[in-house]
Amino acid sequence: MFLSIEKVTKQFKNRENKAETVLTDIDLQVKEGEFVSILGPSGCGKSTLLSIVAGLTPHTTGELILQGKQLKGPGKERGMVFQQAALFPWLTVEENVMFPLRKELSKKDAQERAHKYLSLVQLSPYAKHSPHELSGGMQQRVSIARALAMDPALLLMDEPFGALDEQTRSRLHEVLEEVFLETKKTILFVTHSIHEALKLSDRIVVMGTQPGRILDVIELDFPRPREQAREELVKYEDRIKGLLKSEIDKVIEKEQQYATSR
Ligand SMILES: Nc1ncnc2c1ncn2[C@@H]1O[C@H](COP(=O)(O)OP(=O)(O)OP(=O)(O)O)[C@@H](O)[C@H]1O
Repeated sequence: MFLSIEKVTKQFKNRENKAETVLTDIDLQVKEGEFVSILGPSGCGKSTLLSIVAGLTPHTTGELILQGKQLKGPGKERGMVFQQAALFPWLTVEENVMFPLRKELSKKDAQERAHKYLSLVQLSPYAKHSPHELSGGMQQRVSIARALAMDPALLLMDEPFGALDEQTRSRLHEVLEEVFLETKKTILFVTHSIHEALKLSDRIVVMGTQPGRILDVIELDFPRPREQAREELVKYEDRIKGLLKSEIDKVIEKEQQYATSR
């Protein structure tokens, strides 16, 4: 298996310094070249899980194996894209993409690689621009190019389009779909949006809360682009909404109990 997440749990210390379980028994197998979305209510541990896979947050128990190797700490086989593009404002677009490559490649090779990925996200004409001259959506495309230019085996994306308006988001879906089909990268993608997950993924991992755990894994065996399968997707949408509704009801109930106990 390309990526194996086995019985992973995570505990954080809460404000009273007591261990609180935020992820329990996370088991997930990801095949090479798969696009897997992680969907769930706020606070169910999506970002924590992605951060554990990235090696940025240590897990408490369990194992993570990528391409046969146990994961411990960060590594260049994993690239990360966050909600905020976080580009260096004093560097050009091209220099931002080249920046992480400069340790390993000559300037000429780094520039060639940067151009290849800027072209893939359709930003070649903006290579010499400053990040502040670009819209939020374009900046996020630069950060995708920067992550891909390192040629990671696994691309991790944490709500990458969460801060963008609906139209820009749609445009970015098209760009990401093209990147996915072109590079055949394995992608683990965290999102709040059912539509986004249905549009982009091969499988959707639906998570529940208190503690964060996997409720269901839904396989979407439809040809891309997904717009053509709109009617079939509605059935999946209803199923996911049903799963999430009972989770959100539980959160509301717990909040009410907490409020009345004070
Ligand atoms: N460093 C930390 N210390 C203590 N608790 C944390 C820490 N990071 C996350 N948590 C807790 O872990 C739980 C899961 O948080 P996480 O951000 O992973 O959820 P999420 O599903 O990504 O939420 P959202 O969709 O709102 O971003 C939350 O209850 C959060 O308060």
